[in-house]
Amino acid sequence: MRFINFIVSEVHIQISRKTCTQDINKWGLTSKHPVILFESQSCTYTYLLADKASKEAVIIDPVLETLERDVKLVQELGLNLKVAVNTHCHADHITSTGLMKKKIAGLQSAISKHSGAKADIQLSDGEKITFGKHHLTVRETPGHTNGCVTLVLNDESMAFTGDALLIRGCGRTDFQQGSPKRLYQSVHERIFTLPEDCLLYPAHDYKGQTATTVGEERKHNPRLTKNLEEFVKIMDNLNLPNPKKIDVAVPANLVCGLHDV
Ligand SMILES: N[C@@H](CCC(=O)N[C@@H](CSS)C(=O)NCC(=O)O)C(=O)O
Repeated sequence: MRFINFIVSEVHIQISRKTCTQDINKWGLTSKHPVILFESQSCTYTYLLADKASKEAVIIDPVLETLERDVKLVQELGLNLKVAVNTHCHADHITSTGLMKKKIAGLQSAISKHSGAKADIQLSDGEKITFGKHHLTVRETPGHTNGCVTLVLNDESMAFTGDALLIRGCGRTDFQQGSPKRLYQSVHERIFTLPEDCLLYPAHDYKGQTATTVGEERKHNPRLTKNLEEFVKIMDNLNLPNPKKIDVAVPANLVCGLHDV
């Protein structure tokens, strides 16, 4: 088992991809960091954030395959899950937000108004998603898709970057209105301008890493430390195969995952 240890708000946390729910859940409502959930087929991270006093909560990028696990966890923790947000219209997996709404009364789905997808809340730049005394502020960070957003916690101690910025990487730009130039601008102007020690939580990781910081990525990201011209060349030559589920995932996610499941 591989563990990554780091300190957040004076609490020593151990996170591993295999045991993160068990290890982290006991901290979920008592210290300042998200509950980190992992879906292993698509290597997607789902994040659950809750306000200790009111128990109001927000879930970010939940996946269809892990719907039951996530709903059970919300119920076990006694949370009032208010909003299920997608950081963008995913191409590699189907979101569970549509079906989650059927299982959790009062839950609203949210996605960027530029995504072309249906949801209860069409997010705009600067909009706030409130849970108890906390909120996430929407920062539009297009480039991987037109409708990509980064969600920043009110005190800027953490941000959820979706596929705009991955750990030592970034989202591909070869489909779904992808643009390396826009992505470069988004990351440099809207993510790298956050505080150095702001924790960054991506939507995916393919190497077993869990979180990074603005300072680390500004220094060590092999793509985004390059100049714009070099970055565009790298992105135009990634030659990645299309995600296996792209043909079902994109149409499904345009209706919040409510396709013929
Ligand atoms: N093999 C996976 C898809 C992997 C992939 O393309 N990941 C995307 C994010 S999901 S659209 C990406 O942007 N990757 C960037 C990179 O540098 O790897 C599958 O078949 O689903």
